[in-house]
Amino acid sequence: MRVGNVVREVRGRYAAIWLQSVFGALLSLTPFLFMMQITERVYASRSWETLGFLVILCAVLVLAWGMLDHYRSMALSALGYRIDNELRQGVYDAVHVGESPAAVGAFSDIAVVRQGLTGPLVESAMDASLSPIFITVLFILNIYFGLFAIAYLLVLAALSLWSRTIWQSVRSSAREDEEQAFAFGMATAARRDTIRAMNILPGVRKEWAALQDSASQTMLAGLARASRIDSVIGMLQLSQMIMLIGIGAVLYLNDEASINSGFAAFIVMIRGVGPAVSLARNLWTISELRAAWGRLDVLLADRKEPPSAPLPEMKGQITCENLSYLGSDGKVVLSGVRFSVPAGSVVGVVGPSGAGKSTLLRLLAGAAAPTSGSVKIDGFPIEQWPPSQRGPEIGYLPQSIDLLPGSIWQNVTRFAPEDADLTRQITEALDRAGATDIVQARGRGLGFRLGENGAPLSGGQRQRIALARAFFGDPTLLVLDEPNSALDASGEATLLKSMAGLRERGSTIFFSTHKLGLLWICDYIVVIMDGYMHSFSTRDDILARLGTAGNTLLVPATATGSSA
Ligand SMILES: Nc1ncnc2c1ncn2[C@@H]1O[C@H](COP(=O)(O)OP(=O)(O)OP(=O)(O)O)[C@@H](O)[C@H]1O
Repeated sequence: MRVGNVVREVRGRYAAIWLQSVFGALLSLTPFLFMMQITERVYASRSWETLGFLVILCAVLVLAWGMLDHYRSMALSALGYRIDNELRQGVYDAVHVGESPAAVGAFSDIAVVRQGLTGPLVESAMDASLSPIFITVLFILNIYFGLFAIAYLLVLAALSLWSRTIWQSVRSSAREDEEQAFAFGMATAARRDTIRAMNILPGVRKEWAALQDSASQTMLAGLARASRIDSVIGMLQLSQMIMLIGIGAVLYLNDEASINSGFAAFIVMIRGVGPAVSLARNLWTISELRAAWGRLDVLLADRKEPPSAPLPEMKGQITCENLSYLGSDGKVVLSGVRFSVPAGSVVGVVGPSGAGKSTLLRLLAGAAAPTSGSVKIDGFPIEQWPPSQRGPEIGYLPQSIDLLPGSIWQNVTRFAPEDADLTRQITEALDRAGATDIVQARGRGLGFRLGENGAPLSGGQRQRIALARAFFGDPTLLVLDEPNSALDASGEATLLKSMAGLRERGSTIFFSTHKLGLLWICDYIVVIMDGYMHSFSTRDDILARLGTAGNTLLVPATATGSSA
């Protein structure tokens, strides 16, 4: 749902909150009325009863104002969280479905939109809706009070905008350095073991400090300019009373106004015109709100609704049609990949480091979309499969493992609902991945929580749990990126046995490897070289060709301990 739609849905609430603001603004004049009544009635009549009555009346009015103010704040906060909730899920999905890593910034954009639509800007705008009436009252008191109010408002608005413009430009120049410094600090903190072991700390600290210093210098320079203007604004606010009472005194001395006119004008100004002043001071947030709103709309509009019409049961016949993928730098990562394999095939993907194997596997798993060409499953382009049908039928092991923060149960079951009875599937998946002992060791159990990318498990253990996640639910298509890279000989033997079992059940399996040992199970082999499909043929044909050409691509089976 776009931001505009959310705002349209809640506009009725704004009307109710505005009404509260109007009553609040009227009630906020209580001190003014009290002062006028004391001067006119109590001083003249010297009546204790009138004084008592006025005090009680004003106390009730002030109490009513306090209650209205409280309810309005609560209503605005509730509205803010409603807007937040309406946007959050769509944004979360859009961030995960989209390709741009910068989209993560959308989470802070939601906070900016919430604050912009329900924060001080809106509060002061609502409070200021009666300001024209108060300015008229000032004109009625005396034309000079009215003119002063308008001049004061204009000067303050101009100064505030000026100061904020400086701040904005300084912040945006410092932001890149700040973000880089922050990301660098987070990345080094997460790798502190390596830093400690090799004493890389002095070097990384220097790098981080240079980024941080550059951000601080830019901020300091801007701070000096902006704070001069802020000080002038502060002086003007401080002098407001002096100026109004001074004008009142001049008018009194010229017999043009009563003795209290300056005080009265000051109170009207504070309670009635004050919100307009604070609106003027908050106007700068509009540009932030508009920018965040625009970014969210682009993100949400880019998000295509996933297909929902179910396709026939997946068999696993895979076709790559002229598949190409350009990297974020616009350069070719993979180009012209075309082949077709029947359901139930096991396909090895080999090639030198950086050739494009992982990229091909990402496209086959639907983890990334090709720049051109298509991956078809059973003749249907992969993106035509509804996610709810495709997801359970695909088991993907990325090279980076990518275990998620959560329990082993959640990781293996792919965050299935907690009450689901999945004992049999989990047990099977863990057995196939040779991961049962990992769960049983050290009293861990399935509820054991994993930290960032599977910490504190060892590399081989993480790979096995991630394999169990890939095997979970007997997927029709398995895409395994170097599934044996961190496995010992027994792990590799278990993996081979599991792949053989899954093939017997009809699963299609793609895997990449640098080791010969795993390739004996293949029906076909794809060779990727420098981003292009060098060859695609049956296992025996490719292995014979590699043998003739002198194998430099694969680590011989004896080196891994696997039997050929
Ligand atoms: N999104 C991207 N943007 C820019 N470059 C990319 C992108 N994805 C991959 N590359 C580059 O494309 C090349 C192929 O990467 P890929 O991970 O597919 O290689 P690989 O064959 O799996 O290598 P390895 O055997 O070392 O894992 C690398 O040089 C990589 O840096």
